[in-house]
Amino acid sequence: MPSIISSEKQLDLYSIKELPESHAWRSSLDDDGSRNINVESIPVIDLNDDKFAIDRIGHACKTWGAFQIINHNISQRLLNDMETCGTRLFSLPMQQKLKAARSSDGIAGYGVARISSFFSKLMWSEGFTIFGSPLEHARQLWPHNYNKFCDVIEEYENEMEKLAGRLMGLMLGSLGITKEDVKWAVGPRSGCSALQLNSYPACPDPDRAMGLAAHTDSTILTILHQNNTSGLQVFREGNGWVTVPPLRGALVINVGDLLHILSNGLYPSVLHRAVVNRTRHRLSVAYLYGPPSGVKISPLSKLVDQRNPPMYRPVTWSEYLGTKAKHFDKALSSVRLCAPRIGFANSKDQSGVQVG
Ligand SMILES: C=C1C[C@]23C[C@H]1CC[C@H]2[C@@]12CCC[C@@](C)(C(=O)O1)[C@H]2[C@@H]3C(=O)O
Ligand SMILES: O=C(O)CCC(=O)C(=O)O
Ligand SMILES: [Fe+2]
Repeated sequence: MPSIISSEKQLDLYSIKELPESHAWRSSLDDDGSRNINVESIPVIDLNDDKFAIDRIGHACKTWGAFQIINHNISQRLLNDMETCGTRLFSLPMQQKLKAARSSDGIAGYGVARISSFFSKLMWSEGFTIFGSPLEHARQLWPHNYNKFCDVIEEYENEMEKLAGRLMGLMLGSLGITKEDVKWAVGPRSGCSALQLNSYPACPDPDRAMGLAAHTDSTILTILHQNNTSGLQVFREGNGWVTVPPLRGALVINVGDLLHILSNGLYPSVLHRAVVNRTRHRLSVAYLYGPPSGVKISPLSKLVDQRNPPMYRPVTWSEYLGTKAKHFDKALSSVRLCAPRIGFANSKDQSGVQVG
C-alpha cells in the first residue's frame, strides 16, 4: 500500500518551473566550498594493477573513504542497461510510480530518500530501492512488461556482488586481514545487499536545492554508478565538499559505517551528498553491500589489543539499519563503546561535522 506520507511528499519535480519553498535548503549566496575546483579529487585506482592496487586502496580508505575504480570487469553494456532501466522507471507517470511506493515501515519501493524525515526541507530527488526480489514492484510498474527490468536487476546484482566481495578482500587485505579471519565473507551469501536507484531531475534553482542530503551509508561498502552528469560530492576534512567527476565506465566506491566498525575506526565511513544541476537530469545506481543477515559485525580481533580496545559493540546489519532509521547521523556513535584515544586519527568524531 502506498503510504500517505510518501505520496503527499512526492511532488512531480519534472514539471516544476520554480523552486518551491519546501525544497529551498539554502540561499544562493551560501558558499560551502564545493565550487573550489582546484582541489584534488578522490583517487582513481586500476584494479588490474596487481602491484599497487591494494596499497592504493588502503591509502584511499584511510584518507578519503572513497575512490573510483577502473578495469573492474563490469561490462559497459550492463552499466548502460542498468541506466536505461532507471530512466524507464523514473519516466513513468507519478501515479504509476506510486503503485510501487515504499510503505512507511518498509525498505523496498519508490519514494523520497529514507532519511528525509530528519530534514525540514525536501530533497530534489526520487528513489527506488530494491531489497530482495524486485518482481512484485516491477509488476505494479509494468503489468505486461516487467521481465526485462527484473533480468537486468538480477544480472547487475550478481556482478556487483562478485565485485563487492573482491573489493572487501582488497580493503581488508590492506589492513592485514585475510578472508579466513572473516568467516562469513567466505561461501554462499543470500540477500545481503540492496540496490538504490536515484533520480535527480534538472532543477530551476540548483544553488538553493539539495539532491540528497549529507549522509554516510549503512553498509560495508557501496558501489556507485553515476551517469555522465556530476553531482556526487564527498566531504574531506580540510578540503570541504569535493566533487567526484563522472568518468565513463568507472565506479565509485564508498566506505560505509559497517567497515568503519569492522576496521575499528581505521577506515572511517565517508560523508557524501548529491547536488543538482540546472539543465541535466542525473541518475545514479548504488549497490549497497552488507553482511549476511544474522552476522554480528564488530571490530576485527586482529585489529584490537590492550592499547586499541574495540570502539564499537557488535551489531547485525538489520539492527544497524533500524538504528540509522531512528538516529540517522548519530547511529555510529550510538553503537560506540568508548571515546577515541587522544591523537587517534578519527577527527570526524569530534569535529561537529556529524557522523558517529
Ligand atoms: C540498505 C539500506 C541503506 C539505506 C537504507 C537501506 C535501503 C536504502 C538505503 C539508502 C539509499 C540512499 C541514502 C540512504 C541514507 C537512505 O536514505 O536510503 C541509504 C540508507 C543507509 O545507508 O542507511
Ligand atoms: O547520487 C549519488 O551520487 C549518491 C547516492 C547515494 O549516496 C546513495 O544512494 O546512498
Ligand atoms: Fe550514499
